[in-house]
Amino acid sequence: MAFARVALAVPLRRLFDYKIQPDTQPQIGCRVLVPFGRNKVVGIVIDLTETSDFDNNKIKPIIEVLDRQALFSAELMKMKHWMVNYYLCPPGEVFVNLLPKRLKEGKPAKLLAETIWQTVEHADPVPTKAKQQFAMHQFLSQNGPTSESLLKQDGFSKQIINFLEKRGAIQPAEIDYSERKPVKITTPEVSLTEEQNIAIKEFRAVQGFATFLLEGVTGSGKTEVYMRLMADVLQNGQQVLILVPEIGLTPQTLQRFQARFNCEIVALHSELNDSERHNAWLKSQMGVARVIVGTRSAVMVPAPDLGLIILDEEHDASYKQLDGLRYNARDVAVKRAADNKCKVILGSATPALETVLNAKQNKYKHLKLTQRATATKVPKIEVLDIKHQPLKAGLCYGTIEAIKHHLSNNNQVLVFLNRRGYSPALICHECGWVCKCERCDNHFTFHKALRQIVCHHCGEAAPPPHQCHDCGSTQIVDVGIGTEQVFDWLNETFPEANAIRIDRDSVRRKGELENKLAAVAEGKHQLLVGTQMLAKGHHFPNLTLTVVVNLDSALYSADYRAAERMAQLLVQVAGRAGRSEKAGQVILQTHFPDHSYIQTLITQGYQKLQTKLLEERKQMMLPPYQYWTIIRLEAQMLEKVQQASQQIEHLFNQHIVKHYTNVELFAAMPAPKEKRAGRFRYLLVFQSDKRSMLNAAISQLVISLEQNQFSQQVRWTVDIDPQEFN
Ligand SMILES: Nc1ncnc2c1ncn2[C@@H]1O[C@H](COP(=O)(O)OP(=O)(O)OP(=O)(O)O)[C@@H](O)[C@H]1O
Ligand SMILES: [Zn+2]
Repeated sequence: MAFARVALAVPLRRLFDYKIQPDTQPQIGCRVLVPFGRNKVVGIVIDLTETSDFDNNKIKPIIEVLDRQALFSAELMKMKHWMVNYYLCPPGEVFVNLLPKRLKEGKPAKLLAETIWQTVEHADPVPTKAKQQFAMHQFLSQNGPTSESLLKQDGFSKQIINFLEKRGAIQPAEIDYSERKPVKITTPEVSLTEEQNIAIKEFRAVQGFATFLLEGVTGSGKTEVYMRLMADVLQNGQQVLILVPEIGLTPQTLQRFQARFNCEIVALHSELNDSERHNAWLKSQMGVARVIVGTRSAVMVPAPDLGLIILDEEHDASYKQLDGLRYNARDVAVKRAADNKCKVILGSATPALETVLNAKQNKYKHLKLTQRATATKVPKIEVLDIKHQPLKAGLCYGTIEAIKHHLSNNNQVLVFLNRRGYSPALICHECGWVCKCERCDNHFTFHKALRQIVCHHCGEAAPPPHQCHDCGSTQIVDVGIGTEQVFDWLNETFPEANAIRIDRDSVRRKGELENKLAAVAEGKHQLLVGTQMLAKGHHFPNLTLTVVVNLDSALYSADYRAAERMAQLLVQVAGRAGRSEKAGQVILQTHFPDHSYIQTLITQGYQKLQTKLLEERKQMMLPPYQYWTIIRLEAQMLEKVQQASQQIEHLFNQHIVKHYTNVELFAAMPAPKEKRAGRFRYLLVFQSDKRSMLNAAISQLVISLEQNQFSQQVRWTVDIDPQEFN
């Protein structure tokens, strides 16, 4: 072979040819070091050819072949090609950018030395009084040698490790990864419910590739189902990949897997440092790790013996990447399972409409858990009409009384509000001037404790104004409610409840969230105020009341997905209440108690609302009945985006649409948030009921756009299957 075609981490939708040096044999899927401009860069060999379309004399040689063996299997290479073609992205995004940093820098694909801890036999017992040390020691004696990195992700700090070592209770261990030990599986404590049994049977009855939607109400024991199915695959000598929306939020999930499966487990997520990620990625790639728990991008981690993919909370918005490579990990997971001829489970209490439609059309097999696994029932949502009611920090009398009641019974209360800060706007009491971020044309949010106003779109922050910018009045007042305000009021009113606030402002430092959640679990706080962060995955046995302060804006949003999102969020937060013996209560405050979405959800449940929303989408010809692609335009000057939008419209109508009659330009318009961070934004929405047609048409369009002269001043991006209408 004379030439290698190489993917490089550059924003160009093409590959680059390099000469292969004599006596070197790069393989497809290997890293190579090549000259690019004045630099040397690391790329991945995509193809080997005898000929090149470029002037052969100008083609430079490969400097060095970095890997003897391919980093990616043939199946994974195939899937990556699919991603490049489907998401119409530069190949480097998929082939190079997803590598751990050290591999991207060309360092050897070898495991780095790491510290592994094990208990010391016959050591003095760790006193139970040293709670955390005791817990970690117990954890280690149950689970066997565990890497320091994983221990930290389980919520044990370096300090605890140091204490235990000083005490002589733990010591470093060595693990020989070349030896593949069979996975030891702890016998489960619970016996399955009938519904769990049926789901498992149906799953096992299918051979080869299949996609399953496991729709189970909150607390129905989906995780238990996952673990039983994982056991099958692990015993069979295969690897399992489990994707979750966030790992930091729920260290207990990781601990549950470790407690059940005694084998090498790795976690892959954004909070790892470079060497931790390097090792976790390589352990998966080498087949050392048998269970890989990860967030979005882990969907593409190499795993030679992959036997099952599980994607938990499949409706979660975090599976879709919103910049750079705009892929949806859920769709990639299904594709990957198909290529790999294995099964994939999408689990959720509130599945996304597109997944539900796939299940209705029998593309996915639908497994259902309609009851909680424990004796408790999913609490009913009570609607409180707050029209004309006096509110204290956004809370009405009925809500406050309920909070009092639950607190006096020594239970925990969760107050949920999807808005950070003290209040979402500052205005002038005299003339109505609104304090706005000029770069975004968006209200500044007032953060009282920080003494700042912050734009939640671009992050711009400033001290709050003393005077109105229009009339000079000093009467600046805040309007609307954020978590900080609710928290302040509750804290003053119920001081003995030791309220805690959990949102992105209050948990900034690493480990802070884990500590706060642990304190809640230990019962140190009776009142929790927070955002999305508190909505999912947590299991607080003493929590009996959930209050949803306000979700009204979702009922009248420009984004057609807002109602679906609202319902999902509501069901998830509601599901936090009454998870143990004690019955739960959920209060939803609203100005629109009779709104048909709310009524359907409350009286007939999420599934009925799903059906209703699906019917609406069908009538209005919206996704998931249509496929969408959005091309977003952005420029410093409004005229530039407008011109570009017209040009693209013209290009599409004149040259492209005739070949793809099923594809239409649905809208070309300013984005609902037209200005962001000083740039004007436009959207072009294309749609079709044929996915492949839409893809082919947009692919044509993208080729033309790449050659277009406006691309210097106007930034454009392609978003296939967008999740946000913005
Ligand atoms: N068959 C069973 N019998 C008794 N308890 C069970 C059973 N299955 C699961 N549980 C328990 O029920 C609780 C909820 O289970 P799990 O966390 O698996 O539910 P889930 O469906 O994943 O919940 P969510 O979606 O709300 O996070 C856990 O404490 C779990 O141990
Ligand atoms: Zn801004």
